[in-house]
Amino acid sequence: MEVTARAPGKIILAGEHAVVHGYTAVASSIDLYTVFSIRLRSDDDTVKLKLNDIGLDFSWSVRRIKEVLSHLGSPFSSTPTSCSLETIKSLATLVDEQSFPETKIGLASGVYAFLWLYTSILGFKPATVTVSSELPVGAGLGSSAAYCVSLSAALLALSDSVKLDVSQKGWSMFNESEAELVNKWAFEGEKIIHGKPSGVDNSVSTFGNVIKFKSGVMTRVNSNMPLRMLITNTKVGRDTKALVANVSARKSRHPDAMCSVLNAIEAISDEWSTIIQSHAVDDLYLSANEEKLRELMEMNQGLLLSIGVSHASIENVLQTSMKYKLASKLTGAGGGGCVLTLLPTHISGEVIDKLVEELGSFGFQSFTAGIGGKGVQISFDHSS
Ligand SMILES: Nc1ncnc2c1ncn2[C@@H]1O[C@H](COP(=O)(O)OP(=O)(O)OP(=O)(O)O)[C@@H](O)[C@H]1O
Ligand SMILES: C[C@@](O)(CCO)CC(=O)[O-]
Ligand SMILES: [Mg+2]
Repeated sequence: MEVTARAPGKIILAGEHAVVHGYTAVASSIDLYTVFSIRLRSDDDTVKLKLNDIGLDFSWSVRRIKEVLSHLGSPFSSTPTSCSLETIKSLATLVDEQSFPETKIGLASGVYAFLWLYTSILGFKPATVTVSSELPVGAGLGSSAAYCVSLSAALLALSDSVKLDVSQKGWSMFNESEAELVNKWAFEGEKIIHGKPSGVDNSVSTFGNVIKFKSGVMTRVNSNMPLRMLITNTKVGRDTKALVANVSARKSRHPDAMCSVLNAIEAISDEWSTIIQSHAVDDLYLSANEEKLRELMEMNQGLLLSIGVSHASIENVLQTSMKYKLASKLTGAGGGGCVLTLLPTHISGEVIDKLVEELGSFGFQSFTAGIGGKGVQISFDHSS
């Protein structure tokens, strides 16, 4: 039997970075998924990992994994547990032995997260594991969270911690307490990749839809507004862990100024959630709300620039969309990656096409995605 789990990426509508420091963010899932498939093996004693998006394959014998992790006693745990620094060093040994290419070393933390979640949830069972994603990796659309959520979901589905009806056909959902467990394990994986994640990305990937998130607490937001965003990938590589660490360093250098900026960002997130929950009584009301969101995005972007997470490529997208009287802001950690441009309901397809073409002339790639769909899902295939 093969178990497959898929988890969506996300956009942060308001409040990235501020949320790491206990201020509110508003985020939504998007209909682009990361998919993990796991097939337990009985023919040999290896754990094989195929990372299709980054073109890397790994194979460890269960004996070797046991040997390297032996100082932990048994890593199995029915409750989500953090990976210690000492264990990360041991996991790095397992990865180094497979001669990880120097040019892709930034991606190694995802493999550590894999090994930690795998051995913690499933123990030392041989299997073939494959991951592929519709999300750009490391571009602000929550690829790390979708990776950790879909992996945790597939592993838990094979473990004794969760009792699912394996005879179900097609995609099915976890119940609330199972989804909570998936989310907690995924957060442990995110910690290995991000250093200090707020938990917003794994929560929105697990539960889907639109959420508000503050100090580790998620609130569901009932969005009543048709939201359309153009997502532009600047293709400038960046690393969430480094950007989050830079913001924290700036906060410790300028605590009062940073506190004011983060408070302002929180006010923007709160207003975002109020606006999208309100029911538009007519077109006039809808355009007035869209205009408010446009201004909130402009302000949020200005504040993100002030905390040091914008980038020349992001500013380029802002200037270009401004020519079409459209507002944009970075989404996720910034420093490159993806930028959101709000597409109001009245805008014509022709204008969008022209904007996309102009953005394309800089080497950027723009696309739209469905906003606010389901969270993590699981499916079982008995044919293999
Ligand atoms: N499909 C994938 N295959 C392998 N590794 C992945 C995949 N998706 C994510 N990762 C891991 O996640 C890391 C990227 O995470 P990072 O948090 O920097 O970016 P992001 O999650 O895309 O953006 P943000 O956190 O701003 O939303 C990669 O370096 C890799 O370790
Ligand atoms: C930059 C950040 O706020 C969002 C990344 O999508 C980090 C986090 O919340 O963990
Ligand atoms: Mg991430």
